[in-house]
Amino acid sequence: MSRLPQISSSRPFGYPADDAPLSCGAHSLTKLAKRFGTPLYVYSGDQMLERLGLFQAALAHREHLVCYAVKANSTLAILKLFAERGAGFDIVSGGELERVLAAAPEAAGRVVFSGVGKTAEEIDRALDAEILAFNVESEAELALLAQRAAKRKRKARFALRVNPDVFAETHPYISTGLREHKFGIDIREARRIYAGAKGNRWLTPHGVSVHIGSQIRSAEPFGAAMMRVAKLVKQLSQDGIAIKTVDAGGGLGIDYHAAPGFDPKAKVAEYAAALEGALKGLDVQLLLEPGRFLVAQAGALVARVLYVKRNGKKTFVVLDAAMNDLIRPALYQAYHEIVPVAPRAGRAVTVDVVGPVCETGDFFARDRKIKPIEPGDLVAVLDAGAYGMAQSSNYNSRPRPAEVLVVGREAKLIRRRETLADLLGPEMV
Ligand SMILES: Cc1ncc(COP(=O)(O)O)c(C=O)c1O
Ligand SMILES: N[C@@H](CCCC[NH3+])C(=O)O
Repeated sequence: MSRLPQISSSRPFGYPADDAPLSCGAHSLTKLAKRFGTPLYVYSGDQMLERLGLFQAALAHREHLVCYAVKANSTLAILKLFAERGAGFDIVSGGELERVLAAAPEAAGRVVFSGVGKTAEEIDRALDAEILAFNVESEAELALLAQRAAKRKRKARFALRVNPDVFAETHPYISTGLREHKFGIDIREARRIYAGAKGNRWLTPHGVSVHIGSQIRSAEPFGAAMMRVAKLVKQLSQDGIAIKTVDAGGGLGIDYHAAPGFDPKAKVAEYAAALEGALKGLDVQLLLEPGRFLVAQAGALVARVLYVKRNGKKTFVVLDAAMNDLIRPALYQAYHEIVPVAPRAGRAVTVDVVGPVCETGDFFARDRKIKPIEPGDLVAVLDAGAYGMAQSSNYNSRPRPAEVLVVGREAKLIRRRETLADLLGPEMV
């Protein structure tokens, strides 16, 4: 690696030599784009496993289970990759359960089921699959769970997802741990609800769970929430309810700006220490539900430049990818670094990088300084592995991109590009 060795130490994309194109492991993105077309999601499976390993190593001395949050990126091959390394899964729908069962049926017993709107059908399917636990988010849901469990004659292990009323600095759309949010059960009500469930032969109080939000950069609010959970676990023990697991949820954030000091290993260590500090003296298994931290930086969205046009004082770089492929900039004004796959010499230019969708909000970057760029060039939108493909849509009747997974020397197509036939398939005239 010489000129632009690695774009940052925490990203698996780099330029292996002068004049060599951006690569993921041994694979040049120019070649992958030629082989599979654009827009194209490219992921480093190696980095995903490395990230999972960071959590597993930081907690090696205590009983734990890392339950990957499927919603971050639910492509089957990625689920299989994690399952093979012993991960469990955090799911929020019957669809996500089906994905886990299709990719790694042996992992069913390592699944926790979160979500404020579980239906009777979804609960039945999860009971039949004998998942590890239901993270229950309301009293009404607990009543439904008891009813379905009795009907199917299967005991249901449950954790109340408590709302700890802890503020976490993040985008307001992805903060979840305040009383004003729809998530979880007020922690002050939890003791009463566990006591009420105690006598029900179909309900087994198994754990306590919490999730305070996403893209949280500081370990402090995770520790504060876990302190409140630990206090509850002790109170429940006094009430004769022995809690076996505490689930810290997900939410650990990454650095989308990739400042040189960002050290994923140190971040995970700091996070684990904050949780451990709160759990001192408690004999419980610790569950984690990381999503973004495992997959975001492992992924890039590779797109081709269709046009470069000027309107007034502005220059627009129009890509063949759009907000339907990666909605984060449009939805959260999220920052994603954008780099040319084969950089050209010359002075940087200030441009808006946009897609072909008919929305002014269809942009990847605004007033961004980037290397000179011309129609036909390839660019990579970085840190797109989490909530990219998972939040994609067919808006403007655009087929979704293909996905490629790089593991070791192999680059494998894990989802083919959608076709126009896929788009029209479910409809009738
Ligand atoms: C219950 C639950 N667990 C885990 C996650 C994963 O969050 P993240 O991708 O920020 O780690 C989420 C999403 O915020 C969630 O709602
Ligand atoms: N979709 C959000 C994260 C949501 C977390 C889900 N509870 C993002 O792209 O940042």
